[in-house]
Amino acid sequence: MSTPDDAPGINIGTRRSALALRQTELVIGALRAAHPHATFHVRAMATMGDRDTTTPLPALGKGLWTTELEAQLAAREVDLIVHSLKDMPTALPAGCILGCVTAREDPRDVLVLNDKHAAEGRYKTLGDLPEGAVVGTSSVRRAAQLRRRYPGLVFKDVRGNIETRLRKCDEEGYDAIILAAAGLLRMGYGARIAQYLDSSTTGGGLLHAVGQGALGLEVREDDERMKSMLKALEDAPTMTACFAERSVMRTLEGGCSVPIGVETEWVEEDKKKKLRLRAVVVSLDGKQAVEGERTREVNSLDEAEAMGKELAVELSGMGAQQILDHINKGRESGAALKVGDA
Ligand SMILES: NCc1[nH]cc(CCC(=O)O)c1CC(=O)O
Repeated sequence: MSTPDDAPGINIGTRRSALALRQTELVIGALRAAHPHATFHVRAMATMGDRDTTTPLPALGKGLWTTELEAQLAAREVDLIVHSLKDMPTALPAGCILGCVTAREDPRDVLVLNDKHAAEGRYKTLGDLPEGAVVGTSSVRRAAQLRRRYPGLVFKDVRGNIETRLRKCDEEGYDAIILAAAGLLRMGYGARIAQYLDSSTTGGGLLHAVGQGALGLEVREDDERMKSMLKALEDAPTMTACFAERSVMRTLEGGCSVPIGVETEWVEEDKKKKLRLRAVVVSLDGKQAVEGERTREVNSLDEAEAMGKELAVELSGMGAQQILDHINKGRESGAALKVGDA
C-alpha cells in the first residue's frame, strides 16, 4: 500500500524575494521533519508586485503578490504555496483554500532608524523624532494610524524588498522607516529594530496588518494528501486568531490597501482561555478613527470568523464604513493612492 510519503515530489510555489525564499525554507524544514520520506521542489516566481517596483502598492490592487502563484496551483504546476499571510487576499480563487497557518513570528510593526541617527543615539523612539522628520512606509495603514498620533511627522513612500528599504532608509533622506518585525527577524536584521510598536506604545500605538507575522499555506481544496501533510505544521492558536483577523477585513471589504489595523491576543479570564481581538479603521489623513475590541472564548475557526464579523459590523455602524467608502471613492477618481511624496 502506498503512503502519502511515497508519492511523487511536492512542488512548492513561492515568490522570489529573499524573505519569501527564507520562509519557504522554514516551511520545508518543518515538512521534512514531519514527513522524512517526501521530496520537495521549490518553484520560485515573480508576481506583479515583484515586477512593478514603482507603482505605489495601494494602486496595484488585490492579489498583487498571489495571483500568478494561484494560477500555478490551480494548474497543478505546484501543490502548495507559501505566502506571508498578510499578503493573501481574504477571498481566494475557487478551488484554493488556506490549508494551514503556522506558528506566528512577532506580529508587530517596528521603527527602524536611519543608521546615522542610530549611531548618534539622539532619537530612540517615534516620539523622539522632531517636527518634520521623514518616515518611510508604503502602507496606508501605517501612515494613517501614525499621522493621527504623530501629526508633526512627514510620511513618504518607500518600496522594495527588505534590503532595499533598509538601504533607502540610510541613503535616501529618511529619518526612519516602519517595517514588520517578522521580516526583519527572519532575515537576521533584528539589530536594526529601534522600537516595537503596538496598541500599548507610549505616545501612540499602531495596530498591525491582518495576518502579519504568520505564514499562510495555500493548497487545492480537493488535495487531501497535502491537507493531511500540513496538519503537522498547523499552529491552532495562530490559525484561529488569524481567521478572526481575516474575517474583520473580509467583512469590511478592506483588501490589503486600506487602513485597517488589528491585534489579537490569547488571554486568561475567569479561568478560561479567551481570544482578545482589537481593530481600528482610520481615515487616510489620520483625523478620524473608529476602534473596538472583543474578548471571548473561541473553539473553532467558524467561531473565530463569527467574532471577527461581529466586531467589523460594529465598527461599520460606528462610522468605519463611511471612512472606507470615502477612500474607495477617492480611488475610483485616481486620488489617494499614495502615502505621500514629501
Ligand atoms: N509585502 C510586504 C511584506 N509582506 C510580509 C512582510 C513581512 C513579514 C510578515 O509580516 O509576515 C512584508 C514586509 C513588511 O511589511 O515589512
